[in-house]
Amino acid sequence: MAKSNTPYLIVEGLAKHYGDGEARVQVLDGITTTVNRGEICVMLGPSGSGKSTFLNLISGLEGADGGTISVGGCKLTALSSKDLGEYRRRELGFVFQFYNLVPDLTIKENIEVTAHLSSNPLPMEELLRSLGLWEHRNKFPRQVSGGQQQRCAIGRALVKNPGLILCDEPTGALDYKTSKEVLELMERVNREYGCTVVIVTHNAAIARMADRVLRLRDGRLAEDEVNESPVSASKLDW
Ligand SMILES: Nc1ncnc2c1ncn2[C@@H]1O[C@H](COP(=O)(O)OP(=O)(O)OP(=O)(O)O)[C@@H](O)[C@H]1O
Repeated sequence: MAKSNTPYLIVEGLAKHYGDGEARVQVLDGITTTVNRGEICVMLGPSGSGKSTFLNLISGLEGADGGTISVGGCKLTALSSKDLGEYRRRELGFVFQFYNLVPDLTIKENIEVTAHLSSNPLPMEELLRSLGLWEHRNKFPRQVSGGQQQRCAIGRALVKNPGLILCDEPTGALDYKTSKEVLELMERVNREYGCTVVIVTHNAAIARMADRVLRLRDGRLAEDEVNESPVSASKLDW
């Protein structure tokens, strides 16, 4: 496994609300946790519990009300918006539920778009082969399956060679078999490229493959556990 004992993502006292007065919702209420470099961390929580908000704060897309976030020694709250943009370009890859590919670009071109953002992108042919997309590289997203589109989205996140990959319900739009294939790919990517992976999901079964499991409830972490014996993604069942 790629995991280490070096703290990489350090979150302390993180708080976030939306709305005011009657409409005020305290989404995150003092989240404190540490994810080590190279770990797969799965965050569980019911719909509306704040999982996407947590990812938005880690990615610096939204500001917190209070608390601190440090990623790879870089303290986000101390960064200017220009430096936050640079942090996202250099350090982060995103994988979403609905792929968000550019329809007019081929599979290869969709990945190349983010490769250009990096000073040390992964070699394109090796990456496409590793993703099982080499034969499909010149097709457009509408010409490939949902699983292949999600593999392309993972490639787009990965090609920059980022330290951190944030996944928001990455299997939410996929059937059982394809979901497992995508999770196996995430596991392999984590092992081969050493990136830290944070996956937020409703699906508790996915937590079994994690090195660390976080469970959000009422704005707080109801669970923050190290999983001593993660199960291979191929063995997950739900
Ligand atoms: N920009 C916003 N303005 C106001 N309220 C928001 C905003 N974004 C999120 N919320 C509210 O914050 C709460 C948490 O939303 P969030 O999307 O983080 O939850 P989630 O756990 O990711 O949910 P799901 O699993 O359904 O995606 C919800 O009550 C949501 O309505």
